[in-house]
Amino acid sequence: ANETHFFKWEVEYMYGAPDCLTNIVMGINGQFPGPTIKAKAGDTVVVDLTNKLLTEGVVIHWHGITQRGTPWADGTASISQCAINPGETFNYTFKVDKAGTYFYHGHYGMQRSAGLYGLLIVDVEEGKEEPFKYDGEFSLLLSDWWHKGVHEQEVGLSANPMTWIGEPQSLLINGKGQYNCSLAAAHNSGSGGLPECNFRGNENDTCAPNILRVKPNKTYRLRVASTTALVSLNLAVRNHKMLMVEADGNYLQKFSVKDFDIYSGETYSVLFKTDQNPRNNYWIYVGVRGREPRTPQGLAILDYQSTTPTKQPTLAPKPTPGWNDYQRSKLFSKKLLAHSESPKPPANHHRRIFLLNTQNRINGYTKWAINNVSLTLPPTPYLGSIKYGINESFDQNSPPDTFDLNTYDIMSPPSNPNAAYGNGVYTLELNNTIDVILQNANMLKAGDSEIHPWHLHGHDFWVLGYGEGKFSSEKDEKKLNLKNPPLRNTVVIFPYGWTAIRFVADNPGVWPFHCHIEPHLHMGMGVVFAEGVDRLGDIPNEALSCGLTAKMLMSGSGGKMLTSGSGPPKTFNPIYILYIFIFIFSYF
Ligand SMILES: O=C1O[C@H]([C@@H](O)CO)C(O)=C1O
Repeated sequence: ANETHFFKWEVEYMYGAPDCLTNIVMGINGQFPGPTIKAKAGDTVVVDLTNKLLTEGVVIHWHGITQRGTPWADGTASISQCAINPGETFNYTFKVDKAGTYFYHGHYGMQRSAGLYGLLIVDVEEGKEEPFKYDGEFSLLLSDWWHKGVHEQEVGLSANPMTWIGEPQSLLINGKGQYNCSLAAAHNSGSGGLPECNFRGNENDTCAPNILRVKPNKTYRLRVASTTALVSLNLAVRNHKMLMVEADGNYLQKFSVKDFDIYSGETYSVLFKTDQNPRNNYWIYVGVRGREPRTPQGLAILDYQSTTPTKQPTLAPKPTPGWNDYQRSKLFSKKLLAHSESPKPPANHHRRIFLLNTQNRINGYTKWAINNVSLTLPPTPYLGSIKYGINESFDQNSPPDTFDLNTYDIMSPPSNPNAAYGNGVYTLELNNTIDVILQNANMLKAGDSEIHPWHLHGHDFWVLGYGEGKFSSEKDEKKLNLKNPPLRNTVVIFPYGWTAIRFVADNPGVWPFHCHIEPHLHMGMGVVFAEGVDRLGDIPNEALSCGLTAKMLMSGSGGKMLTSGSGPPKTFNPIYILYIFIFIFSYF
């Protein structure tokens, strides 16, 4: 039977020491990371989210949940809803329709970087089976952590000249890292512990590595989700091979690895056997890839429980594979294929959109742009503007479906670096099959192109292929995989390369598609897809009561009021009685 899970959450800034250095983190009900939600496929999740921040709005996005029929619960500020004001409560009610490993996170400003995130685990329905078996499971939520607060980060990114956020100070596993402490430093050449570091190797310390307590000769499922703000990661368990079985809530054709890459916005499940010497414990470790690392590895401990308290592993973590060994990264990504029972993509597309990713400037400000348009979000949520036809609330010119494929030189800095701001929306025909070719290019600096993990809301997509250089319809079309492409909600584009995806626009709503590197989104790296919004029934007024929709709703001329006490202004005014009297008495 399907269940409904109710939660009452309060979001606040609080003191925390994720890497043993006291700092400010975003917490939910006093916890960082936020509580893990567990449900079964088909269940309903209800979260009453109260904003306890003193001076800013908040929203939460349920990453990987398609929000069919509830697009206003997608939790994207200015897109699916108004940011929740301090002191107010917003009700997120949505169905989790597919088993898998998911997470949730802030989607307003850079609140994900500030620590607003947690896990969302969806089990299979009772009586159903997954295409693999295991004896127990653990979940690891991966993130990166800066000592500089997010407000300072945001101001720096938005300034002219831009101050880049730099590399993270720590990598966190389930919210715990060890900043420059002897433990991590011992395995990463560099300085010894700093005086600020309070980690003394005690497993009860707030930042002590997470301990996964296992029994020998069993099979465990490890669920891993990356909510990093910036870095790409590689995860390994010393001496243990892993079997890749799930990606972003979809089953994979299984394959064995010694380590695997995980980009921001992705989730994986792997199986491993506890078949090593049970008298030892083993490090689980993550390190930075795709950017020149300046951050020590993040650690957790696989504990075979031969001693109490937990013994430190004897074998050091291995070095993370070379950060710029993209050949290695591509080999791994190309091994990810769909399980044989996974849905197949339609054979043809109705529309193909090319999205060129460039770093640009607008009036001297550093931005990211897609087909030369740098995304800025309007104050009125798109969902309401489109549903009620309030055209003046955003630019009605759709951004271009392509860039100059023939002449644009992706290997060099943009010849004209100037981009334009835009908040245009791609309107997709309901039920059309859409292809997107994400095209990477050189940044502003010559000889440099970076990784971007792109995440789509409201849908899974098939990853049809990756390639080098500029996508060519003649050469690359026939290389696309229509046989067993993996279904995902996040996919990477490699430096100077392209990635092709396909999805069916069958979910009425307004859905962002963006780079999951949070500072990049902040700098405009995203687009918005709108489909079938006219098909939506009543959208809860709470979602749209800001900007021009608020004005409209408050005047009582649209939408159904769902909250008692906040109905349209009353048209009966006691002053009318006086007018009637004046009218009557005027006869005398
Ligand atoms: O957007 C970015 O800016 C910096 C760099 O290009 C300028 O410092 C970087 O690495 C990014 O990803």
